[in-house]
Amino acid sequence: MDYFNYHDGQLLAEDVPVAELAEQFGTPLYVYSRATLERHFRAYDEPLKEQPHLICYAVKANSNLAVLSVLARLGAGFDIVSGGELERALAAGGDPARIVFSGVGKQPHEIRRALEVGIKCFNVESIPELERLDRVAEELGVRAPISLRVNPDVDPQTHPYISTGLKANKFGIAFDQAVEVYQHAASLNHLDIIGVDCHIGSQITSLPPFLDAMDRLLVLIDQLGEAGIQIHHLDLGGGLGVQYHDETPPLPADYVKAIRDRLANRSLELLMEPGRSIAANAGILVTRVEFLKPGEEKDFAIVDAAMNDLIRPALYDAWQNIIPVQPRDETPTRTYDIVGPICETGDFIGKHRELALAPGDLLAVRSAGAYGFVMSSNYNSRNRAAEVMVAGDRRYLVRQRETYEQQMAGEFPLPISG
Ligand SMILES: Cc1ncc(COP(=O)(O)O)c(C=O)c1O
Ligand SMILES: N[C@@H](CCCC[NH3+])C(=O)O
Repeated sequence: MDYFNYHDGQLLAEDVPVAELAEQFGTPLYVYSRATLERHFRAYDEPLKEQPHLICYAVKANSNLAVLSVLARLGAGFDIVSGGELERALAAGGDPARIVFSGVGKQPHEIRRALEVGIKCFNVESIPELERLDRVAEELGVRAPISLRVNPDVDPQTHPYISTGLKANKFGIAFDQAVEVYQHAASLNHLDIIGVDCHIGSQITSLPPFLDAMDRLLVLIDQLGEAGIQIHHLDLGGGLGVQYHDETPPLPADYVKAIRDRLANRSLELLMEPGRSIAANAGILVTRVEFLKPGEEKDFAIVDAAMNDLIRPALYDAWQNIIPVQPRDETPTRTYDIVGPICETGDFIGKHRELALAPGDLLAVRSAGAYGFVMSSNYNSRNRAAEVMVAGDRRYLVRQRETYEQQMAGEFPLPISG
């Protein structure tokens, strides 16, 4: 459930008319709902009251500082994958002791900074990474808390580009080698083994892959115990899907309940790293129709948002709902491809959409709060969109629209004469 609903013939973000936001801040514009973010975080957090746990929101899904600060205030931890995400989590008031660091290519400077601020855990993905971590910790005279990201080899039945837990993927350590790699980690002098971690993919719409992965990791935790390696936390990663179209993903509460039941007789802290299921439906992308262009085979609505603002349709052929901000009663509907101004045939936001449109109309692309702005670029030298957060009847500009000067800052023209 989210807080973008129609009232008196127009779309509201919580209590604020989206058309007013577009007027005030211009388009394309990302709009986030604070109440939706809070609701989604609590959907994970509250059913776990009796279970030691930490919900580490995956910063990659939406790293806007205001979004992070809303979650930090609720007690969220953060799952980061770069030094940049670490600085953002800290700047937003995140507690370093609640940060876990994932990713296959952590650089020495990123590891150093994470050790200096004292993060909770490094989710390690390879033997060379273990050794790099041990070296950097030694240089700093500290010990690095680690878990190994184990690849449970379950098929999450999602888009191949966002499936991560299969043998064929670049992520994690093979299940069959996990005990051996843990033993190697235990032999290094500057590491503290504290957890086991996995993340099997994203936009997963059924529970069995998650629970199969969890069962495999529980077996591993027992094997490690027998080998004298005590594990204090189990990190199940993120990956729960959302409804973009006609998917029926499980609710976080049902997922969490199934996990809780499996942990009943164990003294393990549970960590989770949800991103999409917290942020996706807490955001929309608002765009204006520039022109309607009848084609020979189909009609196009050319809008002011493009693949540089929202790349998911072009990259994954992803379907996101596109709805009018002020629906028209009298105009007949037609079938449109909703396309941007970028010089690529792949620059579409949606295809074959039945809509009643006129030039100047506003459209809202739903479920754009995750993997939206964060994946935007300056392609075609377009400025990145502004971002606004709504809370009840209040609105906050949380990131200004980029300017051309900002785009060019840090570049220098090359003197080529002579
Ligand atoms: C290690 C890790 N944790 C968490 C996430 C968040 O996933 P999602 O947004 O699907 O919940 C990802 C992205 O897939 C990830 O790679
Ligand atoms: N960016 C992807 C998901 C990748 C998840 C990150 N590991 C998406 O938009 O669906």
